[in-house]
Amino acid sequence: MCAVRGLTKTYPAVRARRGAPGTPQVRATDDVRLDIGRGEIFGLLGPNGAGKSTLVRQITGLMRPDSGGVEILGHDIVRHPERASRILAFLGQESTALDELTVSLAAETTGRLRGLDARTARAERDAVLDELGLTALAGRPLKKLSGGQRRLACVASALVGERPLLVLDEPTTGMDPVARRAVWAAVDRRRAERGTTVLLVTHNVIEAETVLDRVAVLDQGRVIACDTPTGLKEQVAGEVRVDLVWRERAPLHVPEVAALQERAVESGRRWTLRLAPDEARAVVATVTGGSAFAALDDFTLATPSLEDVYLALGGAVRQGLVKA
Ligand SMILES: Nc1ncnc2c1ncn2[C@@H]1O[C@H](COP(=O)(O)OP(=O)(O)OP(=O)(O)O)[C@@H](O)[C@H]1O
Repeated sequence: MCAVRGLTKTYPAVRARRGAPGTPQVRATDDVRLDIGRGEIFGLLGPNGAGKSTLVRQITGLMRPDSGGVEILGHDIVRHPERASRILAFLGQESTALDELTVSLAAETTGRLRGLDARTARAERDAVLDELGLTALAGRPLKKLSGGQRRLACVASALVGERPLLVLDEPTTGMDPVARRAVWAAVDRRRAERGTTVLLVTHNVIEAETVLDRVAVLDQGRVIACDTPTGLKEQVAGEVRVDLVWRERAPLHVPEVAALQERAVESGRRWTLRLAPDEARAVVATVTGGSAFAALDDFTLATPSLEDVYLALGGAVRQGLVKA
């Protein structure tokens, strides 16, 4: 369905001018290879600046790569970027082009631009607004909506006028749980009923874990892992995640606690540790007995989530354990 071959893009350095600092050159995507199958919900996951948006802009024909190729349904998108709009619907991070329109007109206009006749565009508009719970807001201009509502209206527009590939860059940013569910249900329905393929950029690993068939983890422009969420989790299988929440601060006077500090990821009063099961048992015994217990507010033990994999891979890259 979509084959990405060796996509590479370097943003050139900008020389410092009077008053404005220069920027070094950045290799935003570095020899990226992906194969996305028809009907797959495929995720791109990675930290800020990993190169996700640059990659989707190249895949959607909006940016020319320095080298490499993109083939979607047999079309060479690097050579013929104008063909992309007929094969795919792209929801970018910005909505400025639609901001002046009402929710209803934004959806209808997108349908018309995608070649629907007026009647079909109106029918699809009504169906999508209803599906996403936007009917009550249909007459409001996008610029007068809340951030989450505006994002939902942009998703609605992206869904009008069927395309075999949907490319969604952080579609649920700012949305409440009801809106998020409506989006995922709509995406899933298109895949189930029409075999739509979805390429999804996200930061939200928990969400990713529930909706994605496969995920590529990007770091510094490179794909450092690509597998099903379950497959990725097997990379940290055999480990247990231990979360310790201290009442005020960690009781570092307890030697066993002090010894744990360097392995813990600290976030406020919370320590998160990934440990072998017998180590985890020993930690629980330490913190639930003796003087450490008085300092403990809460603790949880859990099997690894995709978030743990993500953190483990990110950490490995920084320590040079995975070739970045
Ligand atoms: N127009 C540009 N000129 C120069 N450098 C850029 C430009 N756009 C992005 N970059 C740099 O390229 C790298 C990749 O950026 P990109 O926006 O693709 O990352 P991202 O993974 O989408 O990040 P985020 O999750 O924050 O949206 C970053 O280091 C960024 O600073």
